[in-house]
Amino acid sequence: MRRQNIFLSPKILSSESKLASMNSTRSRSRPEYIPGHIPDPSYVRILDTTLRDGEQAPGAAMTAEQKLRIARQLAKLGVDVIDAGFPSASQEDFNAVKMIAEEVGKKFDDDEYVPVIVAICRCNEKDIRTAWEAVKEAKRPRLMPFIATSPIHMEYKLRKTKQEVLQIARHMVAFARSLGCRDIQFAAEDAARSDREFLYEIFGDVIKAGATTLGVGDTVGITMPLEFGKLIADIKANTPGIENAIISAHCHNDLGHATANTIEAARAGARQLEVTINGIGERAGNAAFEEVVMALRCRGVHVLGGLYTGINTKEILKTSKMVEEFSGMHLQPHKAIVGDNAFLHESGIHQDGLLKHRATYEILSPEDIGYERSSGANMVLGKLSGRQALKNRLKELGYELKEDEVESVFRNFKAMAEKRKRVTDVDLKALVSDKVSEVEPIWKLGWLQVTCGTLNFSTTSVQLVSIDTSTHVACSVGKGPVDSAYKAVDLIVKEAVKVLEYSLNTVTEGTDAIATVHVVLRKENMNSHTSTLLNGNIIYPTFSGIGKGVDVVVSSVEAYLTALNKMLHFKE
Ligand SMILES: CC(=O)SCCNC(=O)CCNC(=O)[C@H](O)C(C)(C)COP(=O)(O)OP(=O)(O)OC[C@H]1O[C@@H](n2cnc3c(N)ncnc32)[C@H](O)[C@@H]1OP(=O)(O)O
Ligand SMILES: CC(C)C(=O)C(=O)O
Repeated sequence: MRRQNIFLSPKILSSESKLASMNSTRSRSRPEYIPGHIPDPSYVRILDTTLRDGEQAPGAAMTAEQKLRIARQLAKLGVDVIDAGFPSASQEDFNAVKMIAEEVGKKFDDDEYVPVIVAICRCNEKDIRTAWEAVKEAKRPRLMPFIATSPIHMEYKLRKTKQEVLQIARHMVAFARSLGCRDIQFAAEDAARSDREFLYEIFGDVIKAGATTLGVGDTVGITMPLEFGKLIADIKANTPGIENAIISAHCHNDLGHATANTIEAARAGARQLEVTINGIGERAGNAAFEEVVMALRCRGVHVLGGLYTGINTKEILKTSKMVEEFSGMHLQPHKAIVGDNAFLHESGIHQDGLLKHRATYEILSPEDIGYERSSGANMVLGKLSGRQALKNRLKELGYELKEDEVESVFRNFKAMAEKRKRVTDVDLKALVSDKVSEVEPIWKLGWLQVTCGTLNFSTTSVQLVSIDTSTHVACSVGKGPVDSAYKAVDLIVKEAVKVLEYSLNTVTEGTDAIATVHVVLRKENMNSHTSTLLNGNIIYPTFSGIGKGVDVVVSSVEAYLTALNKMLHFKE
């Protein structure tokens, strides 16, 4: 089956632009794959190294099967080059690269698009042979012999002179070529700290020996964006034979510049960018795939002179989740593009702006990376939210409230949000149905005594004080302290209720932390005429209560009594 290679052009952003115009797309075909040349000068190849440098993140080791699954997904993303691994590292790594080369690298679901599969190797014959054995069955196999070129690496790590390194590089590229490999990426490790003239010389020599791509590594993530861009521009201007090779940028994130350096490299002439999904990689990681690709898409036309990639961005989220799961490298919620909070808005002023026009606070839409969104903006209700967002959510839930009702719900919402991190839809429904917000309690807690332990049951004795000041005592057994306490209360109050939600959060630290308990309940056997029909579903009034204190059982009973009192005041 032939897959149409339609690629989204970069989006134009300006202060007046609307999100809709940002989403406008222009179709472009992926240029034909020629190892040392890209027919369209604006096209930027993406080399994904999640399976190699990404796996170098401490603790991120993946099985061969997991790597194969990720490689399949990388092909769906439309990655140009997959750095599949280091075949000499172990038999498992060899097998993984071979499987990827023979499946993902042979044929995808398209006659034309097949990702290049690359295997990395040190500059010695054994590594190169092993790497070639692993990738040679791919339709587009590539070898990546690398060697460090900086004075510090050559002197202390390799214990070799410049001349020796130069000679090794030249010979090893020629050796790779002699095996039949026509696509060779020579990588200069620690290029960023290397002597410029030496880099021009070694790159010029390996091009002569058959290299088609030159890897420029900011291996220790030390450069500033402008510095790295200048390095790329200098290599482009001074390397003999550079017109026969593509410059590739490989940036680490030690100073948090990896994405910026990579983009700057593209601006300066690099036409292959090396990235990892979620930015995982050795130490502080690598330039993040999703950041680089979305930055090019978002700003490529406007700031970068029309640069574009062949990435199907709608597959980004899925790939990110897969890599997070398989590598065990969990994302911080505020991670750019793929973090859980990347498209969420909590504060009232932002939410109001979004409701009026999404582009006020969204430079990308979540759908661009593969989210499905049914309506409006992604908003979280919390203590910083305002009336507009609250009204909007209530409306989405089917409630049309009058202004004074909104005010009352808003007051209670703020009070609840102060104590809880998030206010959920169930909370909102409870707030709306709490027709009685500040009621005189019909039942108050007198005292409470609980025993619990390892015998699988707990007992509670409770005294409640009625509105008429009479006192009532009951005892009950339950599965745990809260269960026995609620059962004891039920014996006195004598109302059939159903607890819909019980949650307990601590707001301070330590074993004597203040706990906040939130309970939502409804009356059992309620007449259906007291219910509301919402979108065809019967919604019964629900009642909520909050209890707060160092004793979780006492807090639980207080929350329960508050909800019960509201329910008892509610006239059916
Ligand atoms: C910048 C990067 O990210 S490069 C990729 C880094 N990734 C990895 O290292 C992961 C895979 N590595 C491994 O599994 C192991 O290191 C192996 C199997 C490759 C090698 O293991 P060993 O043979 O035990 O060597 P060890 O790792 O201890 O030391 C590396 C050797 O390679 C040499 N070496 C390092 N880089 C190169 C190079 N590019 N070309 C040739 N030799 C090199 C070192 O000088 C050292 O040689 P020495 O033992 O003669 O001093
Ligand atoms: C060897 C190259 C590609 C590398 O991983 C680096 O420089 O960090």
